[in-house]
Amino acid sequence: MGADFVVVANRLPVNKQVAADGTVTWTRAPGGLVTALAPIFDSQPGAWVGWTGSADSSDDPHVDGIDIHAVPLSAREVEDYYEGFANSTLWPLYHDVLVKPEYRADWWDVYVEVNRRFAEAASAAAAPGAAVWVQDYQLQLVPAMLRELRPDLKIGFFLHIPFPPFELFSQLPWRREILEGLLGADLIGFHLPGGAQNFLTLSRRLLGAETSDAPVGVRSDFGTVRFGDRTVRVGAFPISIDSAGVAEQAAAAPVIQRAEEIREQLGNPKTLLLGVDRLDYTKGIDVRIQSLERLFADGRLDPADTVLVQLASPSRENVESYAVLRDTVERTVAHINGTYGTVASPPVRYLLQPVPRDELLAYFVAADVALVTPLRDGMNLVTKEYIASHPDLDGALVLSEFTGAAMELDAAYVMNPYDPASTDDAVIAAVTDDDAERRRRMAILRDQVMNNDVDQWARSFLDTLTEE
Ligand SMILES: Nc1ncnc2c1ncn2[C@@H]1O[C@H](COP(=O)(O)OP(=O)(O)O)[C@@H](O)[C@H]1O
Ligand SMILES: O=P(O)(O)OC[C@H]1O[C@H](O[C@H]2O[C@H](CO)[C@@H](O)[C@H](O)[C@H]2O)[C@H](O)[C@@H](O)[C@@H]1O
Repeated sequence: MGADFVVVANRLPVNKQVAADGTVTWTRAPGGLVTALAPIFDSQPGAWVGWTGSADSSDDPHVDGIDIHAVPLSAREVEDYYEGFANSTLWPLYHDVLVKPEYRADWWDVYVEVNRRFAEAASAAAAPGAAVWVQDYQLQLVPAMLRELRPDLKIGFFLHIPFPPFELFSQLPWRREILEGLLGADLIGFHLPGGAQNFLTLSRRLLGAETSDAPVGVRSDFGTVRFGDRTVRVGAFPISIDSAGVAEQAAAAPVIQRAEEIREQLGNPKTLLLGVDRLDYTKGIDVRIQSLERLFADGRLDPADTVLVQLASPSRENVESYAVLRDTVERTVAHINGTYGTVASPPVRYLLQPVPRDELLAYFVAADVALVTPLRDGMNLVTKEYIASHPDLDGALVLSEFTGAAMELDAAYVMNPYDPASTDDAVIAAVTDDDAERRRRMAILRDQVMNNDVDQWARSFLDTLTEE
């Protein structure tokens, strides 16, 4: 039989709980893609193909409303496909080679093998004529592999990270294979028109395909690539959050109360700065901490009445560049606290752990300024979560121009993370501008985030995929 709608993603949207007596229960993971797609799963039988996140696991998760198809990965496959080709080759290459990508044929071979396993699982899960939506850089070969198995399907692909220009992408020894893999889709989505434009240029220059010339718009003016006897559409669909849901959760009395408590626990500082990220070298955590240090040293901020809370969640810990970043961040935090703090009040509070959702929202509510300073980021949802958490228009956002979010959110205090003066000036303006200016900016940001939510993202992509 199979499902009429199938999502294929590296990770399954499930959480595992093991009770004291060993009983295992599975729940839908909150947030992200699964929230975006909930209305679609509620309206038709849907399946999700993905990995549980554990190596060598025979877990077979079940949750309400989604037919889960677990794709097993061995420990060696996790090393070569996930930590290797996905996160030590593609991730740094697609993020401006911030770290040198490693090109290893043995990793590539495993990437091909694992992509084939995902394609086979998707083929088994899909009903005749189903819409299948493949997600992200871990699975770029799946569209073509799946088309070969199931030419009856409508296949969409969405890339959640930046898509690099010709000059960078061409480094990849398997550049043609990746492009051909993606071109198995009927519709290929990027966050930004620039990513779509890069894809068109690459298809033309590396594959000799005929491509459209007109500029790609946001959710409109799609580009085309003529490939074999098919025409593939290429578009820009900036992802968002469940804006109303986040706003409602952030306005709940216990969250507001907890926000007040957090400020009190921090000694009621005049200015509370906040950073929230996976511990990833793309996120510019070091950029903001080094800026804070300069601002203290130059006397532009007073360490006695300024606190930075940096919430970091551990990520890809077996990859060397992530361990190096962790060392740098932790050394800099210790240096600032040692130099500018007192025993009672260190100016930087750093947590390396995922924080429960309500607690995270309380931090968003409590913060005077959010610091979002990536060197490169596909979108950055933290930005949108912070904005949705400030219905009273208090708060200010410092935002790197190298995030996808900056395209839509240019009313933020936009900065260039490669330019220390630009970074420092943006932080100071966000902290010291008068209320009227901060509110003026926040009103524009809120309009954008509240009117463009993740439901619109999913529907605009799927409507484009399934329209005749
Ligand atoms: N320390 C943390 N605790 C809890 N959630 C976190 C933490 N750090 C990040 N998150 C959440 O993870 C998501 C990160 O999404 P995004 O900013 O788009 O970056 P990425 O997907 O690259 O990690 C957001 O929903 C954010 O709230
Ligand atoms: O699965 P992990 O290796 O633990 O990594 C987490 C996710 O990180 C990346 O997120 C991206 O998607 C966000 C939503 O579109 C976007 O805002 C952000 O800029 C991207 O970095 C990755 O693309 C996902 O596949 C990972 O699951």
